Amino acid sequence: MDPAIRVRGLVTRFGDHVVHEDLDLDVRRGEILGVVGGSGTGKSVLLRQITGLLEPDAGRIEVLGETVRDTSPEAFRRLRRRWGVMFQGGALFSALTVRENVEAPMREQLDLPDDLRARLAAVKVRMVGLPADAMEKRPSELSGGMRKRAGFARAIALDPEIVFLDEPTAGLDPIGAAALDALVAQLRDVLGLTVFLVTHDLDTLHAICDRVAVLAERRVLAVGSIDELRALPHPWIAEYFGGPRGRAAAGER
Ligand SMILES: Nc1ncnc2c1ncn2[C@@H]1O[C@H](COP(=O)(O)OP(=O)(O)OP(=O)(O)O)[C@@H](O)[C@H]1O
Repeated sequence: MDPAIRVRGLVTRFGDHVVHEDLDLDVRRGEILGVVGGSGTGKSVLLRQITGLLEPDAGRIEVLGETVRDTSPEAFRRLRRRWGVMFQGGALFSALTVRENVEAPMREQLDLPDDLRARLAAVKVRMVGLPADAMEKRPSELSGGMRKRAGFARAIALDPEIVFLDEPTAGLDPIGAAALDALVAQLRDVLGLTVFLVTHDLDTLHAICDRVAVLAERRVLAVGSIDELRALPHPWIAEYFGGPRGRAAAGER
């Protein structure tokens, strides 16, 4: 079966700064792929390019069999409906309530009567484990973990096939982070999602990722299960997974 996402020969430059050079990546349908790499290796930029927010300098990006950006605006609009994104920090509209935030993509993309839209938003809010009374609250009235859940509810508002999550557990306490990991895994199972997950959280990688892609040296240096990656001799990968935090996350001393 075709991969959900296929990236070939991606090049990204900002002035003289080369971020990606001939980067290739496949994301399989139905998998949770963790994307890791040192700070500034271009993980968030890659996410923005795959979702069509940023144009690469060269290369080809296909999502669900369609070429991103090479299509007509109408075809891109249809394609964009098939994924949802949760940006760092949840990135909710601060002036809107949780319900209005979750309704925002529906307003933009679907022509629905108000009451149906509100009921659909309520379903999404329940699916991410938020209490019903969170619906009419603004982001500033929620805890960090609840804001992430609200961001997740917005990301799944249009019943996407793929969700992109940018550091979903950043800033959460370990219990909140573990609960969010569990939610991602549960929704993947229930909804059959493909998940592209940028993270620095080693616990998340161990808990829910099927495979991990390592960005280094301006490309995807390796992709595989954590055990496969740990067997590689590359210094950054060895330090990342075999260092004290990597070993602790693997349940070793
Ligand atoms: N719009 C932009 N203009 C210029 N440089 C940019 C722009 N966006 C990103 N960069 C640069 O591209 C590089 C990759 O950025 P990116 O945010 O993707 O890194 P990252 O791997 O997500 O890092 P982190 O783990 O710290 O979030 C960085 O050096 C960043 O400064």
